[in-house]
Amino acid sequence: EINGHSVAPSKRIAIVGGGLVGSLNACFFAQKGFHVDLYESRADIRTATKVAGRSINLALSHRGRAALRAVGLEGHITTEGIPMYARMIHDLDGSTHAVPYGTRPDHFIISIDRRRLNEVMLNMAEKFPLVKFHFNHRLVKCNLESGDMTFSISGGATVEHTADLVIGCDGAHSAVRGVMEKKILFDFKQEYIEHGYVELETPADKSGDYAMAKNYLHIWPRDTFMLIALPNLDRSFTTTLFMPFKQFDQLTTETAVTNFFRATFPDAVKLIGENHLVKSFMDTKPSSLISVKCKPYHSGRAVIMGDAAHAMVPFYGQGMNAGFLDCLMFHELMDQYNDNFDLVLPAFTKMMQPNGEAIVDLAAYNYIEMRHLVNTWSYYFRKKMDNFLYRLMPNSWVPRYTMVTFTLTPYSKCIEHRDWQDKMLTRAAWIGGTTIVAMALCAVLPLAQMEDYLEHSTRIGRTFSRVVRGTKSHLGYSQFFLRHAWRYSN
Ligand SMILES: Cc1cc2nc3c(=O)[nH]c(=O)nc-3n(C[C@H](O)[C@H](O)[C@H](O)COP(=O)(O)OP(=O)(O)OC[C@H]3O[C@@H](n4cnc5c(N)ncnc54)[C@H](O)[C@@H]3O)c2cc1C
Ligand SMILES: Cc1cnn(-c2ccc(OCc3ccccc3)c(C(=O)O)c2)c1-c1ccc(Cl)c(F)c1
Repeated sequence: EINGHSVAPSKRIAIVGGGLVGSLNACFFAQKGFHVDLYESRADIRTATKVAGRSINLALSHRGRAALRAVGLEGHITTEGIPMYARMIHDLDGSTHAVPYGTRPDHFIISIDRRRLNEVMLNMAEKFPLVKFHFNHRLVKCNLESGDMTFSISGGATVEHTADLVIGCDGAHSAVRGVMEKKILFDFKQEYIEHGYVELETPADKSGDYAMAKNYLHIWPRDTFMLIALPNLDRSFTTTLFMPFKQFDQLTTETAVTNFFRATFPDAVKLIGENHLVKSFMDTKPSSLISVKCKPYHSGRAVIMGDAAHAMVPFYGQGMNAGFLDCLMFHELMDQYNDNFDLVLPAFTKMMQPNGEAIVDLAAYNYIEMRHLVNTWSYYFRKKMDNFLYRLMPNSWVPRYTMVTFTLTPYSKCIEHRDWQDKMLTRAAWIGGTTIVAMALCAVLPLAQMEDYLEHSTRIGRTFSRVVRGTKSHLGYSQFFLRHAWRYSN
């Protein structure tokens, strides 16, 4: 009996990867009384001086919060998370426009410190006597059927371990998934995007206060370049620049960097401080961004979760949230199937693989939308319209971002909703467009000529549809353009 839970038979769980998802999984399994061995290739981040990380803080939203709540970490979120009630859009002239994230009181996202969250979860799991951490252990081999694993440890030596269940939480370049990829019927796809990112810091101002409004997700949408800033507890902002690598490659001198930022993000230059900006920019190599989709998520007695199963580009702020949701759903299935791994693993793939694939696609779609069709004005207009329609028809027009971020609607349903919304917008655009043309013609043409016009236009219409049929792909593009142009242009 441990903490009111009946102690599971001495089933040994191996968690490969002690990042955000691995450490949350350790909490779940520990609380159920399992034997847990967590293997992490890096050193213990709790004692390391500097941790090379991907993003210093992250946006936590409903899906991730539900998982943290399930292991009793809601308190951590409340004390250490910083709510962001709206996006603050920064214009080129330095003016800012806020658009609230939602009409509901709980519609806000939370800026959370990655390292602190990781440490808190490791500390929570380590309290359990049956949990053991093995840092500086990199998985190099794994037999998915027997659960036998080989780890390389410092000094080039290797050690062997075995487990009843192997959980691959080892990130986008997962070694566990690497073994699965050799199996027949295992599908795998990865894609690097042309954008990279660097993280800068916007320090507190001279009075020691936040340099910008605190409870906002600050966004500088500049078509192909995007800058965002999320608040930290030390009153700084972690400021991330997303930009194509080919542009990074052109910014090789301090002058080029200064000129670029002055031209593109003039207000940010003042807030970050020009010297600090140039120095940290020149000292940082841009990191890459990758999407990974695969199927199934299990093989033999191994299962993968988090970025190992569905790494996505960060343009939805959902990667960690999706990985945390994997943990929550896996443990709900464990309860449902009474810890029978032979039933839980296939059920996990069946339930979560379509959703993992959907959020990877949704994030990629956002990347395209935000890159191609977004500057300050169109971003602002799009968000104002989303909120207006949502208030008007709360049950039918739920903005995609709201559905993904503030509900537990399966990601696969959010993608269906996206296609429906896009269809409605396209139809509305055609109706809106033709109505405006007809009204304009009525205003300038006497009625008699209108009949001629209609006669001609049907003939023109027939010709046009013949031409259109011949250039289907052209229509596809123009529809895409129309769909988006209508949203942002009129
Ligand atoms: C710029 C950026 C911004 C982001 N912003 C957000 C955001 O706002 N909100 C959000 O929800 N998500 C965000 N994400 C995504 C989020 O960071 C990831 O989804 C999340 O970190 C995935 O956690 P994970 O534990 O699955 O993988 P990881 O965090 O990658 O952890 C994997 C762990 O496994 C270890 N490991 C790797 N290989 C091995 C091996 N062979 N043996 C042993 N250990 C191994 C690694 O050292 C690491 O500790 C962002 C990502 C980026 C890059
Ligand atoms: C870290 C985090 C948490 N959420 N979001 C996020 C993502 C997308 C959004 O809109 C998509 C859209 C805007 C305009 C037009 C179409 C789609 C919004 C929003 O609604 O403001 C917020 C991010 C984020 C991450 C990276 C970049 Cl580059 C970025 F800008 C924001």
